[in-house]
Amino acid sequence: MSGKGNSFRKNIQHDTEGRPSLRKKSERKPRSYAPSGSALGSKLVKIIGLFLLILSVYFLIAFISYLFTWKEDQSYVSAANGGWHTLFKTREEFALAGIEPPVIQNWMGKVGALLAHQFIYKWFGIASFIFVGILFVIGYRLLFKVKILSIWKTLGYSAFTIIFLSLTLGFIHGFISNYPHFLEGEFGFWSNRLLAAQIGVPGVGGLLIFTLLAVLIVFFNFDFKFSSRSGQSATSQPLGKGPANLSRDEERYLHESEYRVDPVEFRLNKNKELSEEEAPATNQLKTPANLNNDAEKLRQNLTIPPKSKPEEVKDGLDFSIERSEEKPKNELITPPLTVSPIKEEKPSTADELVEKVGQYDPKLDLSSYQYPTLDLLRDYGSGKITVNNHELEANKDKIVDTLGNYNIEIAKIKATIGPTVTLYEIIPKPGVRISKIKNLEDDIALSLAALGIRIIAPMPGKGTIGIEVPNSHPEMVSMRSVLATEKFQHTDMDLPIALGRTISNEVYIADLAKMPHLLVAGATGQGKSVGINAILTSLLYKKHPAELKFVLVDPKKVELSLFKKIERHFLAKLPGEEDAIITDTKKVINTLNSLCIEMDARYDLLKNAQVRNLKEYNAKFINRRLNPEEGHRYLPFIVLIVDEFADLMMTAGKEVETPIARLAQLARAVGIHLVIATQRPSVNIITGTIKANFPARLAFRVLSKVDSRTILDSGGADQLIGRGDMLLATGSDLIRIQCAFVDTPEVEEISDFIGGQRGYPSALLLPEYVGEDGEGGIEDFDMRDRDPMFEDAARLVVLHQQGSTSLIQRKLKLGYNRAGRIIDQLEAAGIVGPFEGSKAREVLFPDEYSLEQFLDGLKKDA
Ligand SMILES: Nc1ncnc2c1ncn2[C@@H]1O[C@H](COP(=O)(O)OP(=O)(O)OP(=O)(O)O)[C@@H](O)[C@H]1O
Repeated sequence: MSGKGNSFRKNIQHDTEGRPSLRKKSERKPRSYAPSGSALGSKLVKIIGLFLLILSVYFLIAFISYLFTWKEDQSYVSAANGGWHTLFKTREEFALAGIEPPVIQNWMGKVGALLAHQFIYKWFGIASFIFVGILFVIGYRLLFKVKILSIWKTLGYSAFTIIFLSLTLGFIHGFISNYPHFLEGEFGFWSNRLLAAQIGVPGVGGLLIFTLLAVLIVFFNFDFKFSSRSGQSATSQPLGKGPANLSRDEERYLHESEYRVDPVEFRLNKNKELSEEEAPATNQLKTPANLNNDAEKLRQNLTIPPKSKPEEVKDGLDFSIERSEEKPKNELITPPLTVSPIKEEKPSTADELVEKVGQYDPKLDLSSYQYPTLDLLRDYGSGKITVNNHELEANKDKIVDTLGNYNIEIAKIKATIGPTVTLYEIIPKPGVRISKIKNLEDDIALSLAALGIRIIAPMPGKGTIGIEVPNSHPEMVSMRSVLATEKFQHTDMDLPIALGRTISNEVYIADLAKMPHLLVAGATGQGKSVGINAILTSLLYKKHPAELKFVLVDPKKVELSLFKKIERHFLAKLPGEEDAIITDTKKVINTLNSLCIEMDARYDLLKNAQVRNLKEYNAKFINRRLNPEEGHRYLPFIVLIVDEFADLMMTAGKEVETPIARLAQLARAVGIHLVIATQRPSVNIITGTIKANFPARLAFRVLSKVDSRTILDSGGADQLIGRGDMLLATGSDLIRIQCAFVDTPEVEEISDFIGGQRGYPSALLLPEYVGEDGEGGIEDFDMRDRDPMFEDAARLVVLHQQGSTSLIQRKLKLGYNRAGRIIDQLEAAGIVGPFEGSKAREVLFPDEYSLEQFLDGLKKDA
């Protein structure tokens, strides 16, 4: 079966809210220019097309020749000799008039010379060359039935350009010469004279400039703003402060909907001849330039009868548009209003405190912190989708043909174009078994000669079968284009991660806090590290250092090293560690266990505060309803990122698996989230325990179906095309996303930008953890390295008989981290007992006398 009988239908399937939109068939104006249905008509169209093509070539040569031969042909074509009438004059007549037989130099003879003279000299000057283009475009379209440009657009643009060019050249040339010239033609010359007499020469100049700018505004929405890079303010403003600070590009991204590509629907109708006028127009991609036009057209074409019920819609599209009908005012019955007196409650102590000193501001320590700006990121790709009509139609035909070869008939086919793949959704004719289509995956891939064909049969919740075909020119999705969207800027998610763009070119933003943990897997070189960088970048663009801390584990040692510069802002580490980025397996185990301790401590805090999660806890703390003297503190989110989990599992196995599983099971409510990446998605790495606790999984391309099953519990990841093409499984859903691309230099610039600002004195210190062999714990502590305030703190806790960090913090006016370090040293020295969750530690010295003796002993040792 050939695709000859199939025609496209202009039909934007969904409006911006995803509702199907209506265009009645009857409303479509017949656009066909051939006598429909007649073979003769079709032949005639072809002949006309051929003629126009040849004519365009004739014009071209005649016009070019005119530029060289106009002087020689002047006497022949001039009005004095009769102009066009010279065509019909005989030699005798010329002789009688005393004129020598005309000598024609134009390469296209008498007619060529006369035509060129008419168009170029008499009319529009060299702008007349545009006529050649018009003839060519129309001729080509009629002959080959291939649309180069829309005819009406071509005519419109050309008419304007011809007149404008002729006038402008005439205007300029008017300063040099007082006679018409072939540059502008007589039209350009005399029009200028006429206009100059009315509004003066400066007036004509102004009019021309105005016309040019007006046209730029109408067609290109030109907005006369200078690039944001030249302006200081735009670059130094933090993200998230509203669109006013954004450059033109960024504003463009803000209107994310402009980039969404609506599906293209193909209509399968074997009996109908392919309507050429209709076909290409329907297939137009929704690039930013034509989207507005289309939306406008749609609005004009969408006429909905005021009270139409769904069954009244004649073309059978089964949807209804809900309208909220306002009731006439006089039907409203206004019940009498009784206002109960407002009870005045006495403000609680917390309210009084808030009234007096305001809410607690966790960002106060770094109040001058500037969020990274968008200009640190680069723009890759054009931001436009470049699947052309031929590719779309050819793929459609191949799919239809292949299925046709197996006697599978299709009722409808629709294409949705994404940055890297196009989704063809087909509805088979009744009676076709879905498994039959699924089995043809390889055959369709073969016929399309493309890697990475994925068949989704059936599409969940859609009642169609999806065939994803990679685009021949995939579009790179830059991180900048994703972060600049309104969707990201105004998101109210707790931990928004901008992953990239979906198949319908929509920006996909997930909330890590809700996921609540993410498993990332994919073969080497398929974009995993870029993905992790994208996650980190999104969070860095949205969060203040007070709100978020990262624990970075990088056994490969090089992948996350760029983030070292933000240690004092965003990283957390074990006390006493030099590097915040953990590369050693032993230290990873300590860190994971330390995170477990932090988790337990946070749960205790939550329990004492009688709240259920971190958000409620922090809200209570901000409103000063929790007393810092009781150990309460503002709790930042902690995101643990492990770049190569396989390596850890190989070297430490259960020692790593157990704390990870514990964290994954419990840490969600206390704001600890895990992102774990691996390039070896085998079952001994992604074990059952791990899998069970990571409902959100991100798969880049893997090499086998088995690997795909290990990650996603289904195939699909083996059919991706790499370079950031990924599948995100969130429980039941499987979404194909093109990962946003952020390059290493960009990450470096972001780290420099943040690292260059004032930070905290050190990274956030996680609780101490004593390993089984004591390594890395407080027993390692050397008494000679004790804090200068150690003795004062010891006296304080013994005096109060209360081993609490907040006591030391308050009385000695120290920061939380330092007080925490001192209490650990006191524990190591045997002055206080071990950590007991939210309770204060036990003090092991009953009075100051025994303590002084002990301290003297310490001094002597040192
Ligand atoms: N989202 C993307 N868009 C375009 N190209 C990408 C994208 N992600 C990755 N690539 C390309 O793929 C290359 C490899 O990516 P990346 O380094 O992230 O792979 P990887 O899976 O981390 O590999 P490895 O496991 O060996 O570190 C990049 O250098 C880049 O050229």
